[in-house]
Amino acid sequence: MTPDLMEAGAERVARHAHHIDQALQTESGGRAAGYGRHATGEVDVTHGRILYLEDVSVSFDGFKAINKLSLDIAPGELRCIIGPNGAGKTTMMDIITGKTRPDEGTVFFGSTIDLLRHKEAEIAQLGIGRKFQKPTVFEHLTVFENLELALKTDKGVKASMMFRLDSAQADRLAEVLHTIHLEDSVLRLAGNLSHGQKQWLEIGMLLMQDPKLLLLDEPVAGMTDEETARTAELFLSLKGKHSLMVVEHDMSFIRTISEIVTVLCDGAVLAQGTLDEVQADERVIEVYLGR
Ligand SMILES: Nc1ncnc2c1ncn2[C@@H]1O[C@H](COP(=O)(O)OP(=O)(O)OP(=O)(O)O)[C@@H](O)[C@H]1O
Repeated sequence: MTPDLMEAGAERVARHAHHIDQALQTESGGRAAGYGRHATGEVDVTHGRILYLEDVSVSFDGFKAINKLSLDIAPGELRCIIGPNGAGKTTMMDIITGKTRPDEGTVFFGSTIDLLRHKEAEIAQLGIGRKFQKPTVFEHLTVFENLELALKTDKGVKASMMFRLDSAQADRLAEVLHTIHLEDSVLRLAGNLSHGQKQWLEIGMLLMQDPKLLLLDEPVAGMTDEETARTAELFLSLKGKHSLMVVEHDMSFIRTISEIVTVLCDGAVLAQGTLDEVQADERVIEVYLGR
């Protein structure tokens, strides 16, 4: 993106500062709490794990949604999670992000950060970004404004109007725009984007904070085949720089992006391996693939 475009975008942001303020206060549904925060410090991955769960359990009204779940993810890994409805995939992400507290077990980010000691907002700040299935971009703001918003703290109108990207932030924004393939749409309103573009924009908003671990829940649901293919490219480009945990039901998408696939069932790991390995597993066929 050229400096002119960057400036044009910044001016637009200032003009619409009240929209941003409203968005932060009324539309985010608490979502803004996850933005305006930047991963601080390094995560200790000397033991080769960015995420580590051991014997995690949680019950809802006596029903064990997660049942002695253990799994770990390597730094830079792109891990795919599959499993039948009700397997506990969303609940697992809720536990990692601090939305749900497990009854027992261990959840570590790197070797030293005990996630169970942190609140949801702190976990976002530590560098774990989460993308829910439905895109929740700010529709009446431009692509630029949405990305810029991801850098803001929960400031008032005046502070938003005064906000200017510094050069490092401007570089980051340009890099993210390139990564999510929305360079040509920088001044378009998010509400006018396609479903796939909205999903990429939301991923871009997470990337503005340079998360170490990204949790992505059914990212290609509702996408066209072309959008799905571009999303696969996007995830493959993020792998290595970030660690990714992707929950998805779309097997052809999983085939394109996956290395190790973890199959969850009844709140625990049923099988793990390459997609070919888990697809050949009789237990997996019975509970999931053979449906
Ligand atoms: N807050 C809650 N209260 C009661 N039961 C819950 C709660 N959250 C999840 N559950 C139950 O826990 C089980 C696991 O749900 P979860 O949403 O984690 O599964 P999932 O694998 O994400 O399923 P899907 O593929 O349908 O999204 C389900 O039986 C669900 O009904």
